[in-house]
Amino acid sequence: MLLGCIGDDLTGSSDLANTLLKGGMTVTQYCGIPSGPAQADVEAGVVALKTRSIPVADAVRQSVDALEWLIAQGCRQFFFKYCSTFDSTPEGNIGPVAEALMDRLNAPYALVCPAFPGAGRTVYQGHLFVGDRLLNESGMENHPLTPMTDADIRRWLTRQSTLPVGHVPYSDIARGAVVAGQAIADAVETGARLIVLDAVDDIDLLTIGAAAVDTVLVTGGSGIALGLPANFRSAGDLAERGVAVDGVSGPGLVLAGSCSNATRKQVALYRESHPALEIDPDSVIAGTQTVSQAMAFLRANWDEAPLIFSSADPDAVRAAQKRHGVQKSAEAIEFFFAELAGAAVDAGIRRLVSAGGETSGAVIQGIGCEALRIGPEIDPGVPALRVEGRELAITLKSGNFGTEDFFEKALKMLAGEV
Ligand SMILES: Nc1ncnc2c1ncn2[C@@H]1O[C@H](COP(=O)(O)OP(=O)(O)OP(=O)(O)O)[C@@H](O)[C@H]1O
Ligand SMILES: O=C(O)[C@@H](O)C(=O)CO
Repeated sequence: MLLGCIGDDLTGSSDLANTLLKGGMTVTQYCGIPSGPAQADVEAGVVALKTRSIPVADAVRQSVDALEWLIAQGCRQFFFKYCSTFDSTPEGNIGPVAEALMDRLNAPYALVCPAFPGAGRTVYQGHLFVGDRLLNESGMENHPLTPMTDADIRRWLTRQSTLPVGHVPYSDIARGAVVAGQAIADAVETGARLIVLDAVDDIDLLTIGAAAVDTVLVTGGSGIALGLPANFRSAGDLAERGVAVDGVSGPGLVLAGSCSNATRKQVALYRESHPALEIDPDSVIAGTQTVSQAMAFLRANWDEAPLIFSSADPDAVRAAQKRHGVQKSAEAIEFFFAELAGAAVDAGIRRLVSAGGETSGAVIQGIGCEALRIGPEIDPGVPALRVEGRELAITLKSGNFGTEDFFEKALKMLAGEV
């Protein structure tokens, strides 16, 4: 294994795996830290954790454990994947996890770049944009677990970390890998250890990738991984296998626990033409809406690829959180989706679409799965996936990714109908 990656959620990890596969690497996504060694042909291993919204100390411990496993696989470079909208709180977890990984790796510095221009996320003057809006005006300020109320990544990171934060502006990145590399070295020289990089286009990410050839720890969204496979290729280390993954036919199901803008639009469109069941946090917590009821709904609509969703608008989410607390409402819904996904797959669901990072973490826990093979890309950042060793195709969609007709399109691609 050449490149060892740690993802802080399941959807983000498949986003990264997708980028590395497109870059020509042989990639496997692991659901949690594997119990044994990786297969010998894996060039990039992505250990998908569910650490984005858990207490800092737990996130640090799990991430360092994942790093130990990746070191044992012989990786030469390491990647910490978080969200392209930098989802975190002022306490963490991005800064503390990056710090702990740097400590273990003895890394003098780490690069920090959430940009993913293909999905509209760019960094300019240290500020993160979603399309033409600053992050804190993009809808992300309403996120149920990690409301992003400041677009200045340098300031947000400084709140989370004890390490000095530096910045390499677009004017240096735009001048190519040599100048960008020198600007990174200059920032390190002046004492910076976490270095935020501007990037507004894929070409900037390729520049950064080239400049990062000897960087031990790269952190960011999947975008900053764009340029990394080329370094291994230039060194003659890639086998260039070109992996093919077959589709799976059989009953389909869509589970949506994301309350992000894009998912809510996808839910609204899909339910116009498919049976849909809404999961309500009050009823789940009160025990009046149960997984058995949801399974009865699924069985009644077995051949129509039904949708089961809790996606709600920000006012409804806030009201539920006020009544029950943020963690309790999130956990109740996640637990519900975990149990439901397990029961649905046991009952014979063969194509599963899951929307939302935390939700997908719960879904994966529910169906139980060690490793995923990466298939064709459905929409930017969202690949089709095959559960290793099973007749089950899934996709784990980040909350804000995908076109409005994503669910329909995904079910077709999971069946191999491209
Ligand atoms: N109706 C609801 N009320 C309150 N909380 C909800 C509701 N529906 C879902 N949630 C919780 O909101 C959180 C949504 O996070 P999730 O990561 O799944 O989506 P996302 O943040 O949009 O996706 P991503 O992390 O991929 O961008 C989950 O913890 C989920 O359980
Ligand atoms: O980077 C992104 O936006 C996604 O891969 C993600 O992590 C959302 O959960």
